[in-house]
Order: sequence, then structure tokens, then C-alpha cells
Amino acid sequence: MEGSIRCSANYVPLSPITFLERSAIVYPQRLSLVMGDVKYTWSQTHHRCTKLASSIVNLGVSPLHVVAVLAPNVPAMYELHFAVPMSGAVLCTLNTRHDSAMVALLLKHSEAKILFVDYQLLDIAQGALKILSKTTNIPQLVLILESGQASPDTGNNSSPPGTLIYENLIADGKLDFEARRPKDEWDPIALNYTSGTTSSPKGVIYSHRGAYLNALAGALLNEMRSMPVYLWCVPMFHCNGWCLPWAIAAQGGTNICQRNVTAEGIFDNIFQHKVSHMGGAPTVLNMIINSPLEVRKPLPEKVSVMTGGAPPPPEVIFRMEELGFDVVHSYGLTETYGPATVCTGQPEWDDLPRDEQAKIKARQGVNHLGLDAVDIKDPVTMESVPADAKTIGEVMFRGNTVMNGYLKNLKETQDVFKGGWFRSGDLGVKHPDGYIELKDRSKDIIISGGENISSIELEGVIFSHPAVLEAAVVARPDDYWGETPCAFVKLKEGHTATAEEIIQFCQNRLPHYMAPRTVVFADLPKTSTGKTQKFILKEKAKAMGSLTKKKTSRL
Ligand SMILES: Nc1ncnc2c1ncn2[C@@H]1O[C@H](COP(=O)(O)OP(=O)(O)OP(=O)(O)O)[C@@H](O)[C@H]1O
Repeated sequence: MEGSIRCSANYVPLSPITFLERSAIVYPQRLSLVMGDVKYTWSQTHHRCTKLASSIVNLGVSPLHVVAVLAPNVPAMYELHFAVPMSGAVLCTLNTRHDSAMVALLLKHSEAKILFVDYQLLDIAQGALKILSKTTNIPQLVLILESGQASPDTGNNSSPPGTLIYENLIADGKLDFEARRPKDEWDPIALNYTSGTTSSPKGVIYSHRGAYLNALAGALLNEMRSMPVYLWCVPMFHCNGWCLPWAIAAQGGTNICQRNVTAEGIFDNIFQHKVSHMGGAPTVLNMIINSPLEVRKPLPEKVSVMTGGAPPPPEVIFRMEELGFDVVHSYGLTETYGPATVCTGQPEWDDLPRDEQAKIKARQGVNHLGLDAVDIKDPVTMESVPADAKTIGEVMFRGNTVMNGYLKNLKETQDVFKGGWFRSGDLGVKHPDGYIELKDRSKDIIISGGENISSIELEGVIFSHPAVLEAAVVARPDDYWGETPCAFVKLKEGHTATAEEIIQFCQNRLPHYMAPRTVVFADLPKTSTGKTQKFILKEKAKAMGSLTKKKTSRL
């Protein structure tokens, strides 16, 4: 329109770096980070990140170079979420459960210039560098020590010559360094590899703009007021901790860091630090509700817990709320910066019976405020499916919190954006109230005698059996039915149940064709982000062979 001028006065590339700068002014003396005796204020965090960023630049890192980190949720991991972007580089957080071969592969793919590594993971990093040294340049290693740990020697592993020490980089950094801001808000801020549940990890590129918007949407959907106290259970290496490191800075909150996640640690931290918010995959919630009675103490105040990353069974939501937690259910993918939808609560739901409420809350919901739209579409015609809670289609996303693309994989990027929407590979339905509900990943849906069986729905029912701790359902190939549902079940300690009892339990609650035909009692293989590795279970189910023989009629 005539009269408008786009200039630096009214158009500044969005970046979460501004959250830290603002918090250092608004909340200078308030606690930003706590882990054991280590405590920093927002002013200190700002200073430390500035100095660290200057040292990263000093090491020869140029804008858009990749800087990798292999560390659990320790304060350094949090600081790197700001220091790396402030240096103009792109942060690549690596899964702490990867072995050296996978770390080497991802370092090579991302062409990382620096690898920050926690001392407890030094042997993995060293193994990776050894593999890399055979074919390519190796990144500069920077060792993160425990606070007060003076020596780089870590038990049997002494760091290789030339290794730098994290705290020295901060001590030697310049406080007058001016943070490098993105030239364009579309510039990458992070590179996140997917969990590798269904295929090899893909490198997902996040922009400053997307991270900024998803962080603010995260604060809103968690209903975080200023100065929340956030307990870190979600690994920061997974979708940058669902973008919450940036959200907590935006709200001047206190980050309570912990190396390991245990039910005892969670309750201790809640009491000690008056935690207001936390997050965790359904496996973490399951661990909480099944922890011994002496651990599960009544909460001093409501704690809001965001869950996602895998389908939370209604039973888990129900029992968490019985303990006094407020469960916020969110769904998304690495490609959507983690959380993309939220099952926004409605006051009328409060009048429903508790188990009914839990079922409604287990739905994946609606797009959050930072995302333009989520829809369920026919992947061929791209038509929206009717909102009848029955017609299955593919979940698709559109908006500013969808990734830039996959690193060095244009073909895959084009494929997932075909039709102008991001195709998630998840299958779901739309309810009449517009909320979506996931039924399966397209690779996991079970088709038995022409009927679709949702493994998520079936797992939810098995899960509500009082003896069941965990359940996963996969397809068992069948000569007559095509596939039949095969349940892998882990029982709670001290509980018993037979396969027949589990099958009967399901038949009493579901149409008969949906009940499992096979029940196997076993431990469930998991990814480090809490997802069941169904491909392993599928192999096992396949190895069992067909339940029915060819040419037999109905069972
Ligand atoms: N709230 C949720 N309910 C149900 N499923 C969820 C939820 N949140 C996430 N998921 C599942 O997790 C998937 C996203 O996982 P993520 O991006 O971490 O990597 P991955 O898809 O497991 O890895 P890969 O793409 O390499 O197989 C979603 O597509 C969905 O299937």
C-alpha cells in the first residue's frame, strides 16, 4: 500500500536470540538455570552465552556452519541453544543414545565444524572421530565437564590432544561480542535428525522464524505465565526439547536440569524447586504413575505436564490427573519443530466422567497458534475427509512452523511437500468438533480382512487392563486375513495375565475383528525418544508365520 516502507525500523528477522537478550534485562537476578549446586541468573546466562558465541566464532566458525553437541540435559546443553545461533552457526543436537558409527555418520552428513561433548559421552565421540578420520576432516572437540571437575581426564578416557574445554571457551570469550543476527528469518537455526523409528534419520532444517514462533506457541499452549519453573525431562536433543529452551527464556523461567530422568528425581525436583511445568513422552508419564507409593507423593500444587512424541493411552492421562498433574497433550513431528497441535481443553469437558475426559484428551487436537493449519486429507485427491470421526486420511500440516526441508535431500523434501501441504505419514480421522485423532502411522496400520485396525486404539484398550504396564500392537501376516493384530505386552511387576484373558478383555470392549489374535509377553524395544520400535516387533510377528492356513475358511 502506498506509504508503507519495509525497513529495519519495522521489519526485523524473528529470532529466539531476542528472548535471551530481553530476559537479561527484565529478569537479571532471577534464576535461569539450576542443576544441583550449579545456579545461574538470566544476567549470567546472557554473559556466558555471549562469551561462548565469541569463542565459537574465534574457532573459525562462519555463518551457517554446523556446530554439533552430544550431551544430556545439562546447563551447557541449554546455553548452546543460544550461544550457537548467536555465533551465526546452526545447532545440531545429537541423540545421546546413538553409537559411534551413527554419530560419525551424522557428523559427516552435517559437516559439523565443532563437536561439544559431555564427558560421560566422550568414548562415543572419540569412536566417531576415529571413524571419521579415515575419510574426512574431523570437527574440533570441546569437552563439557561437570561443574568443579578440573581435569579433562574422565576415568579410563583421557581426551585426545587438542581437545578444548567448555568452561575455558567461556572464560576466554569476549563480553562485548555482538551477537550475529540472521540476515533473513528463514536462515537455519538448527538441524535436527529424526528419531529413525521408521527409516534412517533425516536431517530436518529449522529456521529462526519457525523456532521463534514455535517457542511462543509452546509457551501459550503450556499456559506458561512469566517466570515458570520448568523441569527438563524431554531431551533437548529431540526437536530442541520441543523448542522449549527458547520458550522458557521468553518467559524468564527457571530451567531445572537433570542428567537422568527417574520418578524419584522428578518428585524430588518438584518439591525442592516448586516446579510449575514439565514435559515428557508417554513412557515418562507411565513411569510416574507406576512408581512405588513412597515415591509418588501428593503434589504441593498443580504441575502442568505436556506429553507427546507418541500416543498417550487415555489410561495414562487419567492416572496422571488423579495424581494432581494437569496433562496437556500435543502432537507433532521433528519436521514441525515438535509440537504442532494441542488438544485444547473445553470447560464442558469438566462435567464428563473422568475416563471420558481422558479419552477426549488423548485426541491430538487442533493446530497451535503458531501453525496455520492441520487437516486430514485424502493423499491422492488432497480433499479433506469429512469430520465424521470415521473416515481415515493422512494428517497434513501447513504453516510457518513446518521445516525448511531435509538437508541434502531435495527429492524427499519435494515429496513431502507435494500438493502444498506437509505430508506427515500419519493416519487419522477428524471429529465433528474439528479435533483430529491419530489412528496410526501409515506404515503401522493393520488391515485385516479388508478392515483397518488402528494399533493406537487397540493399544489404548489393552493398556487399560490392570495388569498391563506397556503394550504395542503390530500386524502379523496372515494367509487368509492378510494381517491379524499381534499384541506385545509387558506386565506390571507382581501381576499376571494370560494371553486369553487379554484377548477376552479386548473382545469385551471392541468389535471382535479388532481384538488381537496373538498376545506375546515381552519387553518392548524403545527409541531414546520413547517410541516403540515397531519394526523390530513386526519382524518378530512376521517370523511367527500365518495364524490361519491358506484355503481355510473363517476361524
Ligand atoms: N501426541 C502424539 N500422539 C501420537 N503419535 C505421536 C504423537 N506425537 C508424536 N507422535 C508420533 O511420532 C512421530 C514423529 O516422530 P519423530 O519426528 O520424533 O521421528 P520419527 O518419525 O519417529 O523418526 P523417522 O521419521 O526417522 O521414522 C509422528 O509422526 C507420530 O507418529
